[in-house]
Amino acid sequence: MALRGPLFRLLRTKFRNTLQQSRGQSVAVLGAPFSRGQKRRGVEHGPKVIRDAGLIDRLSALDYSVHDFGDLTFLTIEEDEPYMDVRSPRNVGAANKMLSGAVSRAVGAGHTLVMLGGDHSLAIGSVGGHAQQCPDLCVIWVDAHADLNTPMTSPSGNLHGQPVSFLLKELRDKVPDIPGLSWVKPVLTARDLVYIGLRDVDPGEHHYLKSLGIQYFTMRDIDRLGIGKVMEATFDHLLARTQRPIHLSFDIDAFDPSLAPATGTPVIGGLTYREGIYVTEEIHNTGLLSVMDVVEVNPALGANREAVGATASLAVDIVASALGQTREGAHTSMDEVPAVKEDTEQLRL
Ligand SMILES: NC(=[NH2+])NCCC[C@H](N)C(=O)O
Ligand SMILES: [Mn+2]
Ligand SMILES: [Mn+2]
Repeated sequence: MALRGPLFRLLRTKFRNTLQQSRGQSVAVLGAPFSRGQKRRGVEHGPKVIRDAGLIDRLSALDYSVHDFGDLTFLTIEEDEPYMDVRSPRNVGAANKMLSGAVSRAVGAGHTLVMLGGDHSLAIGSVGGHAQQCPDLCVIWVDAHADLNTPMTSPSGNLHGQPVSFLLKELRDKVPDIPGLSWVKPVLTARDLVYIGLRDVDPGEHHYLKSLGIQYFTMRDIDRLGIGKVMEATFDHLLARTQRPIHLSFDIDAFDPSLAPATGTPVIGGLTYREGIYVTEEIHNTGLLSVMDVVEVNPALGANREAVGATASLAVDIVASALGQTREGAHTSMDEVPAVKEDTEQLRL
């Protein structure tokens, strides 16, 4: 008799969690302080505020060996005229080239990598570098936006609204050669990608979502199905045939702006805290997370210090949860239990 059903799934999940924790995996953290994929300055300070909100300690507490690679240093290219309305193409191209090399090296060295942005144009380099090591990867894109405009369909000229068009093989002929970006090779097919959280999709993006048959779950789908079914369908779509590395590209604006106010393109009606954490918990439970981007945290845009702190803490929470922090609690070894008990007893005495 084949073991199936909820009990099997529960056991499998627990077994995997135990395995992963006991292996003492290593997590690498890499900051990418870059903002030229959009017009609002400040998002380049994302890595700093996310670190200041306690990221490294939280990951160390999860029993990982944490390697903080610090922040990349992006040199500004002064002469960078827009090309067909696309802004800062040479700076975006150069930053992503550097990022893609760094991501590839970190993954190649065996780390699970957390990339802290920066704006979402960085996914070009992050997914591209990841794919150099893991050509069979799949992408879960959690975002209010599809970031699927081509330079021709973009209403804003901002490259943070376009990275997916540069990554998709099916759009190769729709994306013109742009100065600074001609080195980018598409690494994904439409089948390798699932969107979660969409609620602000431009007409050109909607056209490509439909015509390429991309699997996506809007906020309406989450309302209708519940986040549990959405995650099941996501994994069915991406992993039913083969287990393969997951690239999670998490734009903080997927969350409702009441939870993540410090971001450049907030859209009302987003993920609740519990939905967002459920997404990352489920991704952890697959045991397949390989690279995670956390992008679009912009401390210059919070109304006050609390708003910025809340957004940065939320970013830390989703990273911790994607890497195995659970709401049910966990223990790594039985030796730790008596130690805690002794302390309590001493206190009582
Ligand atoms: N990564 C983001 N926050 N992207 C917002 C994109 C907004 C809009 N769709 C555009 O292309 O300009
Ligand atoms: Mn977005
Ligand atoms: Mn985005």
